[in-house]
Amino acid sequence: MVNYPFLTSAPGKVILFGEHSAVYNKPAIAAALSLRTYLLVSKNEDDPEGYIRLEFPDIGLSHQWMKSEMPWDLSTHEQGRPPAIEELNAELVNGLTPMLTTITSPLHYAAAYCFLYLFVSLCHGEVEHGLTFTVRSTLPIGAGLGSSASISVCLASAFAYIGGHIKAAGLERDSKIVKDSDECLFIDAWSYMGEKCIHGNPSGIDNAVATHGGAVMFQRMENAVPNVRTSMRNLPSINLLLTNTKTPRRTADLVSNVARIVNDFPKSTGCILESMEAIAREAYNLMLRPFFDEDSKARLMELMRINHGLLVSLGVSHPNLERVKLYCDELKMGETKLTGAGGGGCAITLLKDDVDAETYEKLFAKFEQNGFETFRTTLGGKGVGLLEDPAEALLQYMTPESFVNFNNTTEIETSIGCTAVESWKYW
Ligand SMILES: Nc1ncnc2c1ncn2[C@@H]1O[C@H](COP(=O)(O)OP(=O)(O)O)[C@@H](O)[C@H]1O
Ligand SMILES: C[C@@](O)(CCOP(=O)(O)O)CC(=O)O
Ligand SMILES: [Mg+2]
Repeated sequence: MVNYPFLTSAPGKVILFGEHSAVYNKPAIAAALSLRTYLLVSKNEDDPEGYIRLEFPDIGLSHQWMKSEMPWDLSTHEQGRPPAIEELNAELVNGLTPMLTTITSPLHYAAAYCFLYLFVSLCHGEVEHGLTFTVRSTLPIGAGLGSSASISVCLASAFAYIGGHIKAAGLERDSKIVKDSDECLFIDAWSYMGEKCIHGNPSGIDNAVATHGGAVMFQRMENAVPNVRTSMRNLPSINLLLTNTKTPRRTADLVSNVARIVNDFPKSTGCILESMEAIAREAYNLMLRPFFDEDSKARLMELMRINHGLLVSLGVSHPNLERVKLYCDELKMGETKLTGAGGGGCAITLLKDDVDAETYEKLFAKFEQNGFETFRTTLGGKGVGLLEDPAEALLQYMTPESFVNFNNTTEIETSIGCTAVESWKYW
């Protein structure tokens, strides 16, 4: 029995090594961010027609469909838990197309498509009344920090809960999880389908991190072989600067462009992807050394530089990402690489320990002139969570009327954190 309203939440991620090569079944390393997406599910009062409403103010999307419009008969499962299959269900994809014809912006289309695909697949017959789904994120959208995976995980977990496929989360914030729960595995598998709706061909690393949290080395497998997800506990304390160039781009475009290059130049790009694999494996070994010393850190920095160079060669950098790198290089801050799909979005800089305050000021002044924004965030936090009985203040905060487009994420994070952090539960 689901008690409305409730919230789900999932983190963004930062890929340290191995973006793009992850799509070609190479290992990659990523960690959950403290920046997160929140989904509020509430019943529509006075709604005899049974409308399903979306309020996605981060991307300026407000839309509704009648529940009776949903092509329920096209969702594959008859009874029990619907299995997530390798490919999207083509009949369902076709059946959803007429519901999306009025949505023209690609940003809106991807979000609405992901919503509908997961909703129809997971909530079959379980919704007796109108519902509103409000999403707000403290992550920048389309910036390489996995906002698409975090919204997919929020939606998949909420729908799995409404559809009765998983039970309510029960673990408190600090309890130690020794084994992946069935619920998390189910959410991970279905959020991957959501990522497919948004990206086309995701590796699965982003939704895995958004579901399970923490830090991982991830390797996609094919032909029904389970993906390898090795959790990396006790990450060394590395000082990372996260910089958003605010240059918009879509992961789907970058991933398909890399696919074209890999297809046109199989030999040359094969070597690049293999180098990326070697980098991720060496980085993994370095980060898990019992004593992460100066030498380990120096090597990790060099690996960052090499990894960035290889990504440049695949055509996924951008002049603004190169500017971030140039400013950091000029001031000898450390080593910089793009993170996520690139083409704009964010870069990470692994900072040296001895940089003084004056140098930081110079760097931030340069960034400000270019309109770049830096983030302070922590790595390796919790995965998907559920909040039942949310406090009134939080409900107010989630209403579209109270929406402020965030430039400074601290405000939203604190508001959500201070009202609700005590009662979040995890699967
Ligand atoms: N908070 C959000 N509200 C609505 N849609 C979102 C939100 N976050 C992500 N999305 C969807 O995900 C897309 C961005 O995904 P993507 O291009 O993979 O970038 P990234 O995952 O790096 O942020 C958006 O165009 C939108 O469709
Ligand atoms: C480029 C890629 O490796 C990461 C994409 O991440 P993001 O959507 O840019 O946050 C694609 C993937 O692994 O699915
Ligand atoms: Mg994405």
